[in-house]
Parts: sequence; structure tokens; C-alpha cells
Amino acid sequence: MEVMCHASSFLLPHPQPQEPREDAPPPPPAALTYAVIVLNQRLPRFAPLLWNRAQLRVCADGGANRVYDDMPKLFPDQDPQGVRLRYTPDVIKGDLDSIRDDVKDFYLNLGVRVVDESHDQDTTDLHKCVAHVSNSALVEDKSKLCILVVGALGGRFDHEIGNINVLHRFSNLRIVLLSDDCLIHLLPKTHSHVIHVQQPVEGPHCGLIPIGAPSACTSTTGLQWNLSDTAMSFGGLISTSNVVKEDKVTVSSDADLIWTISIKKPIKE
Ligand SMILES: Nc1ncnc2c1ncn2[C@@H]1O[C@H](COP(=O)(O)OP(=O)(O)OP(=O)(O)O)[C@@H](O)[C@H]1O
Ligand SMILES: Cc1ncc(C[n+]2csc(CCO)c2C)c(N)n1
Repeated sequence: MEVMCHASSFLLPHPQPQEPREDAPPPPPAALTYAVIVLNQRLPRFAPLLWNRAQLRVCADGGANRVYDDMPKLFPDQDPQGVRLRYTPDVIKGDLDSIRDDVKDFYLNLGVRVVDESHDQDTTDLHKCVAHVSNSALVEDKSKLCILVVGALGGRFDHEIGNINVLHRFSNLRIVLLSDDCLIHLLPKTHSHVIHVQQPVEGPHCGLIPIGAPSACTSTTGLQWNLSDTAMSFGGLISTSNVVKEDKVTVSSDADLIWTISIKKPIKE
């Protein structure tokens, strides 16, 4: 079975130079192209970092209000209008029932594409934005694309579950849902997985959860409580409050699993 590598290197402040060593782990995933989708929740503190990493920036409907209102708050010493001009989305998409008129006009005047998909009331704004990124010409090989979704966790439970459902509906894409406190992504059953844990910024708390379907057989290494051909299901065993013990975690399963890991708080000076 093919191995899929994962690394939250997008959270590292600067690309880390890799010293070649004999005992070095296999290299992290080949260079990925990032897109960022901003949802309608308070921006996490590292939103500017992800924004600058991304080559395509999309706001899901009311996510545009958050970029407009909250980006300047993350740069309190700078002119708010200057910050808004520096952090201008490429596209705003959704059913447009949450974006404010002043915000819409501001971005329309800057030439931002604002796409009204209010005719579709069966898919969420996040779904519409992921479909947009997937259909864009950003990368030819979709396995090299990684979509970072900010503001996806915490908040309304139906929205959170809708966001997690998007991971399952687009299980062929790398999509990472982020909040200030944790990140989650899917580990598709079509691959075995190597997760390179970025110790300075993430962990140690983690979980491995069969949300879409039960698993008859999951095995892991690198965790405090490893699974060994173990069954997991809601109503039975699921792996929450687990702890990462090594730089490299491996997972293989007969079911799509959700991987979640905590994000470390910055040390206050
Ligand atoms: N409280 C929340 N918790 C988690 N995700 C949220 C929350 N609020 C909004 N989102 C995400 O942001 C997207 C845009 O939200 P917005 O409030 O603009 O539209 P909405 O009409 O409430 O959402 P939708 O049209 O998708 O039902 C949603 O599709 C959802 O993915
Ligand atoms: C069975 C079912 N449940 C809920 C909705 C409502 N809904 C789901 S996504 C969406 C779009 C929000 O921008 C809306 C209104 C539906 N259509 N079908």
C-alpha cells in the first residue's frame, strides 16, 4: 500500500533547513502548494502566517468580514487600511447571506471576484470554496495541493460537523481544518500514513477517530496508547486523549480516520 506523508510544516514560522543525517527520517511530503480558506469565525493568531504561505486565498461568505475586521487587529501598530490592502482575498464565495455590504463593496472595488452561489442550498459555503480551489488551475497534480481551512473548529456544532463532512466528501484532497487550539485532517484508508510531528508547534495531545465508518482493524506506532489490529467505532473504542511519543507517528487502517493534534500556545514574553 502506498505511503502518504503528513507534516504541519505550514505552522512553522520559517522553513526549517533539513540537515542531512544518516538516521534521518524519510523526507516530509514533497513541496506542497497551499490554498487558504477563511471561514466565518474569529481569525486564529497564525492566520497571517498561513495566508502568506498560500498561493490562493478564498473567503467563505462571512469569512470576508473576519479578514476585513480581524486582520488589522492582529497588527495593532499598523494602519488598518494598509493591512486590509496587504491581506486581500482572491475570491469570496458562498451564498452571500453573511458578508456585510460595506465589506463586499470594499473588496469589489479592489477587483476581488465575489461569486454568489445562493442557488445551491444543499452544500455549505466551505464545500463551495473547496470545490472552487479543487477546480482552479493552481496545481495540476491534486496530491500536491493542501487546503488550509481557518476557523473550522469551535463554535456551532452543526457547522463543525459540516466542516468535518467536507473532509469525507473530498477524501481525495489534502484538507486541514484549523482552530487556535488544534488541527484535524483525514487519513484515507487507501494509504498507510506517516505523520511527521512538528514538536515545536503541535502535540502532544492527539486523537484518531473513525467518524465516517467503524474500523475493524487499525494499527499505529509512535503513540502512548498504540492500536494493534484494533477495532474502533462510536459506541465502542475510539482513540481520544492519546499522546504523541515520537517525532514520527504511523497509522494504517481499513477505514478513513480523522487525525487530530493539539496546537501549542506561543510562550508569552
Ligand atoms: N460557528 C462556526 N463554527 C464552525 N464553522 C463555522 C461557524 N460559522 C461559520 N462557519 C463556517 O464558515 C462558513 C461560512 O459561514 P457563514 O456564517 O458565512 O455562512 P452560513 O450561512 O452560516 O453558513 P452556510 O451557508 O455554509 O450554512 C460555513 O460554511 C462554515 O463552514
Ligand atoms: C437535509 C438538509 N438539511 C439541511 C439543509 C440546509 N442546508 C444545508 S447546506 C445549506 C446551505 C447553507 O449555505 C443549507 C441551507 C438542506 N439543504 N438539506
